[in-house]
Amino acid sequence: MNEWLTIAMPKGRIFEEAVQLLRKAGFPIPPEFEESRKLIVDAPEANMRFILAKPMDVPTYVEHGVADIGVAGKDTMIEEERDVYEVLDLNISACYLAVAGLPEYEKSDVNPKVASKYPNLATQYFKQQGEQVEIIKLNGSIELAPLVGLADRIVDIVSTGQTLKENGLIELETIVPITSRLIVNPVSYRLKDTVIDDLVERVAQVIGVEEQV
Ligand SMILES: Nc1ncnc2c1ncn2[C@@H]1O[C@H](COP(=O)(O)OP(=O)(O)OP(=O)(O)O)[C@@H](O)[C@H]1O
Ligand SMILES: O=P(O)(O)OC[C@H]1O[C@H](OP(=O)(O)OP(=O)(O)O)[C@H](O)[C@@H]1O
Repeated sequence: MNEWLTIAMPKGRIFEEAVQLLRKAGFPIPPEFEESRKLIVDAPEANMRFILAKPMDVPTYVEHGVADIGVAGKDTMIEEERDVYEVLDLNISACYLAVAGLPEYEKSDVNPKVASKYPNLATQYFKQQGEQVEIIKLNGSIELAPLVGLADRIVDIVSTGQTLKENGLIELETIVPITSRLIVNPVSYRLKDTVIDDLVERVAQVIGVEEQV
């Protein structure tokens, strides 16, 4: 089995945790691998090429087939709705999405504004809640928006809760728990089914074993 797989993932915590999982699954990925600043890194002995993208772009690379598989946060999958198979919950890079605001926040009927890096997800969520809001798309530092009066509330990732705390914000509603998923391009799955099935099985076994410990 010597077919190469191209794997897209973000370069931060997901890369670190996913590479650990792959190593545990027996794929020989060199020890110094995580230190590189390159955007394309090869692990020839594992027949793997990694392409390192922005988190929100990972499902796009996989949908277009320039990566056979990817590791993407469920947050990006909900936001992007890309045409890819989600084959495994890797249970890494756990966090959750929440609505947050200032402690003195009170729901008002007049055109409430919500800032988020996840405009589609936020729109879906408030629609389900039967609340009409104006979504303001930002690209980062979302917690700033209510502090300066750009928005009344935010929809953002919470992990330790430190960012909310340090900026004097409180969580108002929990939306959904988030973990990273292994995603697959449908055409790659047909053409490289043996090698992809092998990878999925080996990683699933590692996760299974870890869960029992
Ligand atoms: N505290 C957190 N902040 C952001 N993302 C988190 C956090 N905890 C877990 N995640 C998950 O990790 C994903 C981001 O992946 P990662 O941190 O590897 O990307 P990155 O390339 O470092 O991101 P950035 O563009 O923010 O530098 C998110 O989509 C989410 O699913
Ligand atoms: O609950 P915590 O552990 O504090 O983590 C949550 C924070 O981390 C993320 O931001 P990130 O560091 O990715 O920067 P960004 O604001 O530029 O997106 C997220 O958007 C929150 O701001």
